[in-house]
Amino acid sequence: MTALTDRVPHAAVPARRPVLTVTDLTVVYDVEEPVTAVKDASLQLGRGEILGLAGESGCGKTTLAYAINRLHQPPARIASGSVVFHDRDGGDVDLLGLDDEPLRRFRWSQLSMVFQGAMNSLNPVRTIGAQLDDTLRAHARMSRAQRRERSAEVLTRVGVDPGRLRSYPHELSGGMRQRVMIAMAMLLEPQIMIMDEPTTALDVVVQREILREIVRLRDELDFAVVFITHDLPLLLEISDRIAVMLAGEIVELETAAQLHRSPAHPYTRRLLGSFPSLSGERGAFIRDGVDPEES
Ligand SMILES: Nc1ncnc2c1ncn2[C@@H]1O[C@H](COP(=O)(O)OP(=O)(O)OP(=O)(O)O)[C@@H](O)[C@H]1O
Repeated sequence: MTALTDRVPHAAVPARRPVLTVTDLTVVYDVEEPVTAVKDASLQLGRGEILGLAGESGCGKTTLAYAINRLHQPPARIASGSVVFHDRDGGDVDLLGLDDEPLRRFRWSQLSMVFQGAMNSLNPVRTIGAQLDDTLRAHARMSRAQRRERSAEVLTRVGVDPGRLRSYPHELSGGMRQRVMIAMAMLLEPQIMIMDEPTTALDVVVQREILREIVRLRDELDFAVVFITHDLPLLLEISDRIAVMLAGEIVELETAAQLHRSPAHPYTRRLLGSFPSLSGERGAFIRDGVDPEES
């Protein structure tokens, strides 16, 4: 038994082999009155698992996600803790100890991120194809033909016509651009994708379509996802387990079904109660591929 399993309820440990272990991670913003945005956060992410991270605005979700991938910027500082990646080949990588170059290689290829509003980070003067190609050239040894083929393949996977490789970002809708960002995150077949409110800026129908796509791709390709949002009903639909954050701490980590059925922490109960849709009978889950509106 690891120290983690001794201290937390049993669903804190994924049902499958772990791909990432975060232990007692504390992140502080060193401003005049320092803010401890993440306090002793511990979680394990299973291979191919969708782990939801819920909590109200300001509870530290984004800070935690950035720190895991060391994308945090000053004044944020990791005060203590560890983040270990368990490679599919069996080796462990201490992410907080990696030098810049191995860290750069690690990002995208093993762990990629999709941010809220990521669609606006596409370069407006370069085609989608050129931007996918840049990432492949920087990280993978492939011929030009192989790169083109891979770019077309990932676009197809996220439901965008590969003919769009020749398009500029402004020629695509918001939903399509966000899909392109998800394609970009999948390009190098990472073992983990962290998605921070990836669909919040989109309308509900497009959001639902993209989420269904993410769940389907996960089923097909078996990458693990940390999915961050304040939208608990949505997390209940797509997640295997859910971690609930309150004021920088993970106060509950349970399977989605268990958390919905009998939330243990008072804050989780309050959070569930604040979504009227959760008090009635839930519609069919996204993962079943059934649209509640149609059923
Ligand atoms: N640059 C900063 N300087 C000081 N404090 C910060 C900074 N960025 C974030 N914080 C504080 O850290 C805490 C956690 O913020 P964070 O953005 O991680 O929360 P969040 O749960 O992701 O919120 P949201 O859902 O609104 O994105 C908040 O109290 C916030 O005020």
